[in-house]
Amino acid sequence: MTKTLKGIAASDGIAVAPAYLLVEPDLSFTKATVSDVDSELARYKEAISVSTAEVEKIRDSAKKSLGEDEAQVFEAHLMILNDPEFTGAIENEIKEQKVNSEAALDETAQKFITIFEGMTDNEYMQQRAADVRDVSKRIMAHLLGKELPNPASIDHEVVVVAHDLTPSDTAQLNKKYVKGFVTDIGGRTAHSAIMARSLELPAVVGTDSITKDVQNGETVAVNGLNGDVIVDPTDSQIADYKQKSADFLKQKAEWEKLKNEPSVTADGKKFTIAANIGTPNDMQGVNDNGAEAVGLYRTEFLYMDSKDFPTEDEQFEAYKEVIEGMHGKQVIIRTMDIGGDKHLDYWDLPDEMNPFLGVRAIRLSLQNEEIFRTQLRALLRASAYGKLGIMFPMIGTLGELRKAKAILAEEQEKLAAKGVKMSSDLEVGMMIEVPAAAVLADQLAKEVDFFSIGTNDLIQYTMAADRGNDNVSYLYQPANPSVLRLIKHTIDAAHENGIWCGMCGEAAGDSTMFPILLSMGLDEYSMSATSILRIRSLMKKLNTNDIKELANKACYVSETAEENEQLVSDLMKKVDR
Ligand SMILES: C=C(OP(=O)(O)O)C(=O)O
Ligand SMILES: [Mg+2]
Repeated sequence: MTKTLKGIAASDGIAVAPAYLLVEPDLSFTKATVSDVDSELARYKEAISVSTAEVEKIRDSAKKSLGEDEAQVFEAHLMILNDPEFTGAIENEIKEQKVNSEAALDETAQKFITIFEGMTDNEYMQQRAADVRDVSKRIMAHLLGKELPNPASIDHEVVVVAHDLTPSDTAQLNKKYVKGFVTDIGGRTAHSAIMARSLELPAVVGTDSITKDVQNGETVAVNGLNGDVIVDPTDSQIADYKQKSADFLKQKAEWEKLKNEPSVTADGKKFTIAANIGTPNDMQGVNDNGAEAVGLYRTEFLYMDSKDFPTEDEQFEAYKEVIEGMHGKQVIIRTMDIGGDKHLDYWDLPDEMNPFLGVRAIRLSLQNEEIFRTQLRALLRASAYGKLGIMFPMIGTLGELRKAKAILAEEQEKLAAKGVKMSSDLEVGMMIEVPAAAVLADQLAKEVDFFSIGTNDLIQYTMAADRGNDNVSYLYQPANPSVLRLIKHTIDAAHENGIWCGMCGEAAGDSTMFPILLSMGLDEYSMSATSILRIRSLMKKLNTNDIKELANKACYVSETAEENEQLVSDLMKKVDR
């Protein structure tokens, strides 16, 4: 039956396709004794053999659609399925304890997982615990007659439906077949949403109930522009979505004409519109959309997509590829921002009550200096290949900034002593995403070459509203005067101290925020590549003389975010007339 859901528009575009539910089935079972051991063993062996065939199929399609590296994990799964130590132990359990296969599997898998996880001095073996968990899940699903989702083996057009998508789930999606996605939870700045924008996939997040409202294979229509999702749409609704999609593509074609144009206002003032990227693979989108710089390279994805810490050389190659790909235009690379909602399977960090207020980003780097130093060396070596800016995330105090800079200077000296080639005009900057840093921006500005405002976090910390929690999304207000005052103070402090100020949070590419930021004199706007041409077109329409008063009004006269949204909407009516 047709049903419309309202979510958060997370990535532009329209898609209509059958749903692919990326939802894990309930794998609970009841332990039982068996009288006919032989037929139980036969049932168990059948589950192993269908699981093996399935993993081989997934591996082959992952190799084709995603590449050798992404397919590696399935080789590890096959090794476990073929390992007599593992499969034999389950058989013995069935024979000796006369228990059903489910119980024998669960018991044995737990034993292996405990052993592997206990090998704290051998990270490689520790990671095998995750593989055993995955493989056991698959065998269990077959024993219980349930189906596990396999995103890497999708081979027809679908809209992926999930409770939430982790960055690694998102990385497994093949753009050729995945036409969009819809989730129960998450906000516009959740990492799954950010990935969707870099993949240029229409996405709606935070619908609350999509996984319950749609069946596998049922048609879903996704409007990533306004957050609407229709389950089982009528023919006329499908026609309407197709029309909307055509209109969107037409608008995109108009914007595309600006690809090689500079970013200038109606009165000829020049600013920089840059792109945010997560991996070197995003460079295609950066160049296709005419970015004038890379304003944020989130290096944590390099760590998240690896099975172990990326080596200095692996990092160097990735950074160099991006720097060279920009042909002399600036690239700002941010040191890793692990922690918060970003985890590494191979780095067992203590659980925290409040991960977003815990050991995250620069805090983690400063507590694990060797890992930090490796990254800095890779960055310094890559700096020789173009125009690099190194940026520290989550700086909250002058002390943290000074410590990070001192470590960087030490590595720079050591490399110089070895005669390693490095850039002579490297810039060192920091993100302003902790309210304390925004308040002290006048002091911090004296010690860096640039600021980049991270509104995704600055808003969540200022408003005390989790950026991914739908229940407090009403408080997540980019245009709230409190947030705007912090932004304005930061920009003014930067300019008073002769440094430039950019923004790499999602607000930089938000059409409502943009006129206010332009009025504040923000120098650089870094956003998902797919937003660049829309913002360039908007910039072209605005005259800085006409919006001189907007910043002050938005910060000091308005009392609410809604008033500011109205101010911009009134302004745009005049501009578009
Ligand atoms: C750009 C930002 O960083 P991230 O989204 O990676 O936390 C931000 O906080 O605005
Ligand atoms: Mg941040």
